[in-house]
Amino acid sequence: MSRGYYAESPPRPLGQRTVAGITAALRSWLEELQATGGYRGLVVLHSVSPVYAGSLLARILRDVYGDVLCIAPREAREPLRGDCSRLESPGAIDRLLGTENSAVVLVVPRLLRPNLLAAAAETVRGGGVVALAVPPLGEWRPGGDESIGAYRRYLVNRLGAARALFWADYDASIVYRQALPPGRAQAPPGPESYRARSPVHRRLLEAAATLDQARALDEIVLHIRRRGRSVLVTGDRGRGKSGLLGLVAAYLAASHMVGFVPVTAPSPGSVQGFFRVLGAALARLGVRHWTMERGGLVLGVAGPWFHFRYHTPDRVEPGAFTIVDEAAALGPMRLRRLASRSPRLLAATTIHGYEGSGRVLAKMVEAILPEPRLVVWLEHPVRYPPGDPLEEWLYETFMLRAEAPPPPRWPPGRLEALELDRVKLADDYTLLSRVYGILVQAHYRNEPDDLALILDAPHHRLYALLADDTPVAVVDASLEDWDTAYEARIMPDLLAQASPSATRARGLRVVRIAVHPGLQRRGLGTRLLGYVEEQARGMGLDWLGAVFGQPDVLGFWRRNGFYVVYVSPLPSKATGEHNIAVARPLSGLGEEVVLTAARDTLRKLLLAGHSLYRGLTAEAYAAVLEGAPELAQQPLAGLTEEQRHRLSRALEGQLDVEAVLDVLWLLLVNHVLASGGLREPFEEKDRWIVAARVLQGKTMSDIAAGLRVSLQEARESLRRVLEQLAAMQHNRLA
Ligand SMILES: CC(=O)SCCNC(=O)CCNC(=O)[C@H](O)C(C)(C)COP(=O)(O)OP(=O)(O)OC[C@H]1O[C@@H](n2cnc3c(N)ncnc32)[C@H](O)[C@@H]1OP(=O)(O)O
Ligand SMILES: Nc1ncnc2c1ncn2[C@@H]1O[C@H](COP(=O)(O)OP(=O)(O)OP(=O)(O)O)[C@@H](O)[C@H]1O
Repeated sequence: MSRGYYAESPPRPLGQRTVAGITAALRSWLEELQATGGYRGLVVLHSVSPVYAGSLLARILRDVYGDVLCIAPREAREPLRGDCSRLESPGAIDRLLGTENSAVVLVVPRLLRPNLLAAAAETVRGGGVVALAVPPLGEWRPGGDESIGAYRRYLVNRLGAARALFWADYDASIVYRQALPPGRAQAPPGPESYRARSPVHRRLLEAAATLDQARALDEIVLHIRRRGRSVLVTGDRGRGKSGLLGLVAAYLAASHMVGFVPVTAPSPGSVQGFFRVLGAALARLGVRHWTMERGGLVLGVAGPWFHFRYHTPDRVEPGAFTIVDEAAALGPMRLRRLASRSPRLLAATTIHGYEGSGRVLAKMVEAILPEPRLVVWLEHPVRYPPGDPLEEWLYETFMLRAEAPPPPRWPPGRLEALELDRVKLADDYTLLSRVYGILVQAHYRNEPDDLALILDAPHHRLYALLADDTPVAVVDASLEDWDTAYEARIMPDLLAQASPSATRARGLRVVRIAVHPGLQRRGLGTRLLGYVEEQARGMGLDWLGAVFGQPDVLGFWRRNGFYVVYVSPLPSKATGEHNIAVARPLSGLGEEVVLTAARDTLRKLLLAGHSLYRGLTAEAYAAVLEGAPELAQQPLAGLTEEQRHRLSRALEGQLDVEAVLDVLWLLLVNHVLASGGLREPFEEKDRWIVAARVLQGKTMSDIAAGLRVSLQEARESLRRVLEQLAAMQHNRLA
């Protein structure tokens, strides 16, 4: 929802005070904030010395709250040491996410990463504040020295919309803005009055933090007792989802329903809340238990007959019950594997949150969990009241609830592609939220940093297709060449693996492309991509490229003339998917670079299918092998006399196909090399099966289970392909 934001620079000061007046004003604002009964707020203090401002803020906040966590870069930490109850570096935020603080001071002399701000706020309990110590407004560059200034402009606009804010310049003694929400915060209803339908222990029910959590616990216990296979707990961050899993785990342990229970999540930090609540609930129920810790983190809770133990997602082996926190962050591949092998699964996932989430992802998680499945939604935040102004500001500012807007009237009167002016976009919240709402679907994981990057990164460009002025398709793209900073340079390095000329080539990488979900498959993506290509040609670039994880969109890129130029042998830690890079040449040099890389990739995919690319699903592997006639190249040596003999016996039915897999391998590899890819005339399913068995070396039983076909069907596929390849070879020789 957009509120009364206003165009930037400079905000009208509320008034000039003395330096002492600023601190007094801040103290009385903090008092008023506390009097709201639990709302949290934001403090922004500008100063030529952010370190000095940070230490001042730390002293005031420590005075008011008793504790304050300071987060500051290395060079700023020493002067702050005496003023903070805890001092950490910005890199430690992941570790801090499980902690609770009354106040957090962020000293940010340069880049203000939205992820850091959002995560810091996540650790603040009701009534507390996040305070930023930053340079004077005129010099403030939260997007970094290279930024185009759009993110700064946007932030300043958004500060104008914050409902609980103290914003001042300490040196100039100016208060820019001071705001507090009217009325008192209402605590969410507690579990006391809830009447359970399941046989859940009363004491356990009363360990719930909110009525919501108690109700969900009751529903889950009922579901489990009725032999439900999976449970998904969803909601925004800080709703007590992990805590609820802890309560359910305590129920399972206390009822002697479990022995060894594997617990997984992207990092051990994410399950601290789970273990904390589990331990507290077991204590409440009088169940003897102990905890296993390493490096200050709890990694397990065990008792005489049960053991809940954390494992990293790549190591976890399913148990009779498996617990998965932050399930979406495991990625679809890993989650699917886990779900198919776990008799019963308890999972939680954030719908909108700070470290990569979104509705697309939550839907994906839901679809993967086996039936009978129960989905419960937790509405109320645990640590602060509903309607908290700091949470609202963060969610609105970093568009954490971004969703595609309602689609415009169709067909539209006018359809126009253009490059968006990002500085202007910073002043137009409605347009920006529509653009972003479309764009977030191109990616499973969206985080606050993404918005800043799209708005502000100097090498990014933003394109949109407008239907009667409403965005219906969006592209975020990044200019890349050999001079691009290493961290931001992706395609040039991938292309240069095979093609030395890639160091001379310049291109545009489509970081994300998305079409309004209600308007896909009508040519809009193709049309906008065409416009982006025109722009890239206009800039004299050599290639247009993209890198992505979902192999199912490969069809779109192929239809638009893109070649696969790289496939990552390692799955992404975050999603378990293998990144695929595609490119389309735009110049003579581009043609040389892209086709060289594409031919080499095809050969590598074929010859290292059983080693580097064995981890790809059969479907994904066959999809990247599809190639194009232009990629045809020199085949390997032909069959020996003996191989030919075996082949003819196999074709006569006297030998099993497994006895001629080496022959099938050679025929297949030579066919793919000579024709530039694995396509027709083979049926799609035959391609998956033959690629997985012959090139990736997977077992027939793994293939049958993965593709949901019978062993018989898989064997018939192999035989069919063998016959087709032998016939093709025969025709060539004849
Ligand atoms: C770098 C990245 O961002 S990769 C991620 C891409 N984005 C997403 O996955 C977000 C969700 N999807 C979308 O936004 C859109 O569907 C896009 C961008 C993938 C494609 O745009 P659309 O307008 O839907 O596609 P368009 O109509 O132009 O498709 C042209 C052809 O490409 C192929 N194609 C399009 N989408 C797909 C797909 N998801 N899978 C396979 N083939 C596809 C089809 O052959 C299609 O022709 P057809 O509809 O006649 O069969
Ligand atoms: N029943 C409970 N009793 C005590 N504390 C709880 C309970 N449930 C949750 N909490 C605490 O409230 C805070 C937020 O809860 P939790 O971490 O479960 O939320 P979440 O919805 O899983 O959010 P996130 O997505 O941030 O993990 C945590 O500090 C957690 O320990």
